Amino acid sequence: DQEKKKQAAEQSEDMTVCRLILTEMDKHDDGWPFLKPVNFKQFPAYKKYIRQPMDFTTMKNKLRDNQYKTRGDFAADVRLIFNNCQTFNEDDSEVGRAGHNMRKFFEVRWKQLLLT
Ligand SMILES: Cc1ncccc1N[C@@H]1CCC[C@@H]1S(C)(=O)=O
Repeated sequence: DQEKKKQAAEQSEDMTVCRLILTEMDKHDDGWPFLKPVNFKQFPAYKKYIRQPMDFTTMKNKLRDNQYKTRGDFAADVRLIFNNCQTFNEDDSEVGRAGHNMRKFFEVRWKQLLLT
């Protein structure tokens, strides 16, 4: 019915915003540590300490497969990436700093896009 159609339209608009911000993070100068899943061969301790790995490519696939039902689900995975980064990397390290920069970029952009 009418209400369902409206909700479906809003839902797909939400996912457009998610796709947009993910593309921007993918292209961001500081996004390089997060483009692909962490390499367990290179970082063997990672899968022991990080229960729920996440990265931009995995998120792109989840968006494509319609696995995010709300904007909130999407934002939770983004924050998971940067929380994992803080757990595993020193603040004063290349990857640690990139994580802080990317988190800031995301939170500012996320607010802007929610307001439009
Ligand atoms: C995000 C992260 N968090 C903890 C350890 C390592 C990494 N990223 C590495 C550094 C650059 C790319 C590799 S990667 C993603 O190829 O493993």
